[in-house]
Amino acid sequence: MTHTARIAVIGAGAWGTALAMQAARAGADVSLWARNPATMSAGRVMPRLPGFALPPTITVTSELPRQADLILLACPMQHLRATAAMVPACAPLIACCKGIERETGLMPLQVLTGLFPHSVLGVLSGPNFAHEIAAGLPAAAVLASPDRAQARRLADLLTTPAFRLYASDDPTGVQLGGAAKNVVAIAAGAAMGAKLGENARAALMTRGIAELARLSHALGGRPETLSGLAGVGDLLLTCTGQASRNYRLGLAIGQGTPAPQAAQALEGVAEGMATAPALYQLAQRHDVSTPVIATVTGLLAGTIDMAEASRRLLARPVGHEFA
Ligand SMILES: NC(=O)c1ccc[n+]([C@@H]2O[C@H](COP(=O)([O-])OP(=O)(O)OC[C@H]3O[C@@H](n4cnc5c(N)ncnc54)[C@H](O)[C@@H]3O)[C@@H](O)[C@H]2O)c1
Ligand SMILES: O=P(O)(O)OC[C@H](O)CO
Repeated sequence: MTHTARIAVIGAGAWGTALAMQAARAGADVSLWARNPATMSAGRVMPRLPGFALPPTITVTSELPRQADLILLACPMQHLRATAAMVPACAPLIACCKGIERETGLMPLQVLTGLFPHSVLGVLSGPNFAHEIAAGLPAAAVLASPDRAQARRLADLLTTPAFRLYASDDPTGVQLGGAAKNVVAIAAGAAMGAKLGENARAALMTRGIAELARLSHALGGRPETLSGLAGVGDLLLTCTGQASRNYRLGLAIGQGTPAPQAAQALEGVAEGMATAPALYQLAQRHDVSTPVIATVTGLLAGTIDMAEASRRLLARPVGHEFA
């Protein structure tokens, strides 16, 4: 008899809820930990996923898992440390958030490694809007862990024909891709909001990828990861998909709304807001030039406006493309 995998999802935001639905589709026994489980019951529309009812196969709970085969941490990046610290080390843990911890400059796996030095750990990332995963539409993502065989084994627990979860042993490249794409999406949205044109957006996306490549190289990520789902794949989706909260944040800033008000008006978290300054500091520590990330950091902090942002980027010397 084959064992039914027990998957615990921690965090009932849009992504945690969608991942719980995907895990149930993959045949797992799924529990979804919510900070406020009273708002979620079978058949009822889910708070962070309007238009979707909670399937009866998912158990919503306020009890943290004591036994599981896999734990998916799907809270926002800035709450990963506090959320993970509550979870018993009873199973492999996968961080499903995208970003850099503001106070420490650490990536999700580094945060988890500090808390769970003896556990199997990984990250999940890729071009995935939660509402599309919830609807069962075709998509692909990457599960990365330092151990390639573990990555494949854990990815198999969530894979279905419509959700193709590739394995990777380059968590650094995967995490930098997920963090940087949100910052570049703010730049892309701002360019569109300020009516700078599609050419400007394409240029920002491409130069954003160049920044990501330099940073990843400095931190030991592999170049091919950046051309994969968690790199270019997610950057394309987030810089062009109107559903992206980071893109919409940038759009509002480009239209003249100050960043704090624009962020407050959003439904849900825009990870680029806290990650931009953290990524910029990380780049500075490694002596990596990241003008797009620096400009977004200035826009978000309110130290420059859209006109100055545009002026600064356009005033940069034009050298060799891959210098
Ligand atoms: N929504 C998506 O399409 C999507 C897709 C892939 C990855 N992600 C990533 O998943 C992560 C979570 O995003 P989301 O879209 O599910 O969030 P969300 O915007 O839907 O909701 C935010 C969640 O954070 C929780 N929260 C608020 N304060 C908290 C605290 N102090 N401690 C712990 N949790 C707290 C809220 O209860 C809520 O569940 C982010 O890193 C995001 O980049 C999101
Ligand atoms: O809505 P965003 O900008 O947080 O993007 C959601 C996902 O990360 C897209 O892959």
